[in-house]
Amino acid sequence: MSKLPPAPPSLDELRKEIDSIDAQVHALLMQRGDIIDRLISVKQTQEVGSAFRPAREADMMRRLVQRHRGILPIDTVESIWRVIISTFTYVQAPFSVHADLSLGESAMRDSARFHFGFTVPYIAHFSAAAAVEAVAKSKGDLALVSATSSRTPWWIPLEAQGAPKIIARLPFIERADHPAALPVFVVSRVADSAMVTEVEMWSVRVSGWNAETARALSPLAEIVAVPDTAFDGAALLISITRASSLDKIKSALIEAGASVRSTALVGSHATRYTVAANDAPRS
Ligand SMILES: O=C(O)C(=O)C[C@]1(C(=O)O)C=C[C@@H](O)C=C1
Repeated sequence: MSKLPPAPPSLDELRKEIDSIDAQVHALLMQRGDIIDRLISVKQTQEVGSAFRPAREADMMRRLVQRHRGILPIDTVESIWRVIISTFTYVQAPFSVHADLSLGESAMRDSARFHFGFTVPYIAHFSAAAAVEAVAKSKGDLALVSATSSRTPWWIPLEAQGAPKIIARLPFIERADHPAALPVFVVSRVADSAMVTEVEMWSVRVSGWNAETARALSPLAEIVAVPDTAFDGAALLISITRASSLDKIKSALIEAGASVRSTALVGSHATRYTVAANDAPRS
């Protein structure tokens, strides 16, 4: 005698399952909050002012993407975790995000809200220098500044000892259809032990900067250049990955006819991590 196939679950039953999962997710988030409460005393955030740990966050975001499966879009998973982590950072030590809007408002605002949520206060500035200056005066605030172009060499104040530094590049997970794709540097003052040093950020001042020197350097490193008419030169912000080195960059500059007037380390961030537009990790 053949058995009838089991009846599909009713809408009511499925909703009960969803309610049970929602209650578990909520309970787990509250439990996460209790752990953060205990973590505060272990971490001694007060000394440096900021609870933000870029190395830890870059690693968490990569693992999140690698383990993700199913129909929930990666954008949603990433933005949920950004809000969870940022809000728990804020709960440990309140901070504000200072955004430079000089190159356009909406993409920068999207990046700030996507990566730091709505609980963290958002403060608009009309120059990168003003955003960085606000961070320098604060204890643990962050500045968001374009990572690909600039009208002014806002990174020069970061050369000083004790000044804030570039600590991250956003988005942590890059992909063609990222909803907050604007390339952004995060500037803040964090404990040395919290920094990721995979990509070093160097401030390099040169004389003899022209289209030819720019071309000679472009295959070696990512550069933001601001011409400096007084010296027929430029202030450069150079990203140096493990595959290259400051010495290689300096040699290339000299070979192309420029001279290096000064160099200073102004921060570092995690290696850029790219996945295919539709979810699958690529590395
Ligand atoms: O691991 C830490 O140090 C934390 O403070 C926890 C946490 C998180 O919520 O997971 C929050 C802030 C840090 O930037 C990294 C991670």
